[in-house]
Amino acid sequence: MTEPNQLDADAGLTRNGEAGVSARRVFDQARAEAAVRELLIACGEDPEREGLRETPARVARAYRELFAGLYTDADSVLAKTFDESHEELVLLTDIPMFSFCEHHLLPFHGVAHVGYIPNEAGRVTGLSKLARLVDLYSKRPQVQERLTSQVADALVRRLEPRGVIVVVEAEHLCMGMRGVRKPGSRTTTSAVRGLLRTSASSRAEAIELIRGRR
Ligand SMILES: Nc1nc2c(ncn2[C@@H]2O[C@H](COP(=O)(O)OP(=O)(O)OP(=O)(O)O)[C@@H](O)[C@H]2O)c(=O)[nH]1
Ligand SMILES: [Zn+2]
Repeated sequence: MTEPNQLDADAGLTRNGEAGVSARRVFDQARAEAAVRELLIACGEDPEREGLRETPARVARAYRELFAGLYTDADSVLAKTFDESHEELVLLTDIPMFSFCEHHLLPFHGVAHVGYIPNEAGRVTGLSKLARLVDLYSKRPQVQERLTSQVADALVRRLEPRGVIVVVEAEHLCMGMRGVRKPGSRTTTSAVRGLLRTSASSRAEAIELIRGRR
């Protein structure tokens, strides 16, 4: 069993190298409101006009919710595990996912598929925890590749499974609404660990189940 995620008070890093995530981090509502107000002014808007008067407070509250994953320790989601003597694939598909690209703070959204093969003891976790894990890592400023591997690595740490596969399919609004303007283009990322990486037949089974899910 790996050690639980320990927080490094000085560096704000978790022991497993998860950058910038600290359970001590708190959301500063007043600061967020002031920043939104400044942004409106910088854009040439009048934050005192009626329609915008409550906007800084609303936006700050929205960000608090949208970045909720910054304030939770990932391993706590998987704190509860149980032995079910199930040694074959467990796969949760089409988990809705909403995140923010850290480059433009614009949403990217789509679905995640998360699967693992439990270890010899059959250690599993509640199915909802797989979706909670996706939520936790997506509700942060992110890049899709990191989101995908963070979910996989959290499962490796806490369940010590024989294999893990995480696939994320998402559309990035920073590529649709602006910039290169390619709405509808989708990015697929995968993170595969253990047996699902080394065994072609195990991986093929998982991918077939992910592909043929509809
Ligand atoms: N690899 C990766 N890139 C991303 C992700 N989200 C956004 N990006 C990209 O991050 C890049 C940032 O590029 P920059 O050149 O610094 O920013 P920019 O001038 O706004 O780039 P454009 O979007 O091309 O206009 C863009 O190519 C985005 O498409 C992600 O999750 N993963
Ligand atoms: Zn972006």
